[in-house]
Amino acid sequence: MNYDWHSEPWVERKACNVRLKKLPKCLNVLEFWRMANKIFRAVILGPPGSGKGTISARIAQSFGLQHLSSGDLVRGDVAANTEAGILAKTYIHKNLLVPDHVMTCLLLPKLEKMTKHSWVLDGFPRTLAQATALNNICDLDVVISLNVPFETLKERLSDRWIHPASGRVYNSQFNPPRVHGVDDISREALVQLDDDKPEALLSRLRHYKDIAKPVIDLYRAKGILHSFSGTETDKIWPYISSLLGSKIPVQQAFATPLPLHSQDH
Ligand SMILES: Nc1nc2c(ncn2[C@@H]2O[C@H](COP(=O)(O)OP(=O)(O)O)[C@@H](O)[C@H]2O)c(=O)[nH]1
Ligand SMILES: Nc1ncnc2c1ncn2[C@@H]1O[C@H](COP(=O)(O)OP(=O)(O)O)[C@@H](O)[C@H]1O
Repeated sequence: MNYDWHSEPWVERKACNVRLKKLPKCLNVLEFWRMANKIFRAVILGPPGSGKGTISARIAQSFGLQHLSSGDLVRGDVAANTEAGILAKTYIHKNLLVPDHVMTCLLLPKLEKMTKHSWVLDGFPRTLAQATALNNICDLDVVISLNVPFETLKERLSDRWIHPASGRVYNSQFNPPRVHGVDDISREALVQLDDDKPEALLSRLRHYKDIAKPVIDLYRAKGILHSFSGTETDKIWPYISSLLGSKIPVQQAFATPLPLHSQDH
């Protein structure tokens, strides 16, 4: 806060030194209180396999934010046979993005119900139309964009295993399950998504580049975009953690830090 106390008529020049020494403390307390109660909203952007889910899970655990994954939410609606889920299913099965109007119908009502929660949203928005729709219902504090080389994405996704019911994600190098092919917690079988198979991957990555650019440009113009590049999540994570720590220090103080290479549940 850059309030000019000198301009206040009740602040005499002489008394000013004394008052100015006290006021910043009082303002710090107010600022602390404001931040403690602030609802924080982050979006994480990046191509498939860039680590959005992995990093969002770390953000959720370290900063107490709710992790919302558009992929998990769509799969949930597909499994529950909702109207939007039935529409979405045909596109997912063809390795296509779900149309904007279906996606916004499915997701925005869920976000609108979360007025009292801080969240990190992973996988949405992917298009400019989705970003505009999101903008109409809330203000974002931070947008994180992940840049990971194509070869790395290919390697990671060919080895991504998912527990569909919970959205937990494994990789046999990076964070393997305790028992091969089995979810650590539920003991149910892990699956590989059709989306991650090499034949689907190349077209998904090409498509991502085309549609992501205007979304990234929009958030850059708003001054809330933070980009991180690298081939290893563990090396990118400290920078993201430090960025968020400077913006949500209170939640961080109460959270348990996640050890490197631990399972991102
Ligand atoms: N080898 C390796 N795998 C990683 C790393 N970070 C994430 N992964 C794995 O890569 C795959 C894609 O990550 P995910 O978070 O699902 O990416 P998303 O598609 O952007 O949400 C998963 O199997 C992760 O376990 C990393 O630094 N190294
Ligand atoms: N924001 C979105 N817009 C359109 N389709 C989406 C969106 N989010 C998820 N989907 C659909 O759900 C599928 C799975 O999404 P997700 O689990 O986020 O996969 P990935 O991050 O590997 O692309 C996508 O391939 C797409 O069909």
